[in-house]
Amino acid sequence: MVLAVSVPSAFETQGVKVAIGQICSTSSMTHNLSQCRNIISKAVTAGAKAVFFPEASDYIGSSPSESLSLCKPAKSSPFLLGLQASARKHSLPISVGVHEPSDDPASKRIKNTLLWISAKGEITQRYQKLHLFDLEIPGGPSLRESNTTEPGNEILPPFESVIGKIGAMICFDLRFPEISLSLKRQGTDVLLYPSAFTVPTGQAHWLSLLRARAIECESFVIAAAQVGAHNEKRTSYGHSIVISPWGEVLGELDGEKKDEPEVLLVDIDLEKAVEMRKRLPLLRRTDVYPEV
Ligand SMILES: O=C(O)CNC(=O)[C@H](CS)NC(=O)CCC(=O)C(=O)O
Repeated sequence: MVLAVSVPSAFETQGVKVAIGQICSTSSMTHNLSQCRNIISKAVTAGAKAVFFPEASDYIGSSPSESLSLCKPAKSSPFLLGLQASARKHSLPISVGVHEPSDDPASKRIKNTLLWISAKGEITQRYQKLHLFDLEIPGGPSLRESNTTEPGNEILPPFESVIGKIGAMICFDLRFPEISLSLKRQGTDVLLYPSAFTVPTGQAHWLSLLRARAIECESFVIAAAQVGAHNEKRTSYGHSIVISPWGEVLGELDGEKKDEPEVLLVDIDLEKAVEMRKRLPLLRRTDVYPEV
């Protein structure tokens, strides 16, 4: 698809290089870890200072029961332990979406989380997906995330990184601007939307929603996405993308699953966001409507 952006480019390619990994997770954690390692080595070779992986990078099960049975606590997840070792080895922070068990041992549901692994290999931030995705398309995908997943109950305050303050969200959260606006009010520079979008909703809404969030929050958007057929029943839209605070697409991948997992390299120049917020101040009328 050709994207027409009829604005002068306010954003030069300077700043900190980051890598966005596009993978196709299956129910094999070993296979998924090796896809991530492949991307990490490409990122390291290119000189990237952080790597971003999609939602549910650890696995995508072929049924709700498989999804529940594959779930492991971070401490004993071979997938996460492997990624932490890579982060440590390369001194490279990693953002990754995974599944984690509920805090309630009696619960039949799991958590959908985004973890920030520091350059020392430690999990230093954790966001639990607030909005759960239930979808019914006649003749198309039918998904009930709320059956297997328990929703989080809080917005994670933005945290410092090599590319500025990061605001974490996951996939379907993209449809709720309240959460990104709250993160913006708290000083976020970069909005993360690690995702596994369906093909029909991706075709209809992905790019428009992501550009809207970048523009209205005057923030960078980094959306690492799952791509291709995970199993017989489930296919993801792909189109991993990075968008500037001006709404420009700084880089994007397509929706085709390749033989090798793909990496998108983009320079994030935080100064440009700071400059834009000065030139185009978005002062809210919280005397008229509530602050979020
Ligand atoms: O199932 C897992 O293991 C991981 N979770 C997901 O893939 C989730 C729930 S099914 N997918 C989405 O939220 C897609 C949202 C979407 O496509 C939209 O908002 O249009």
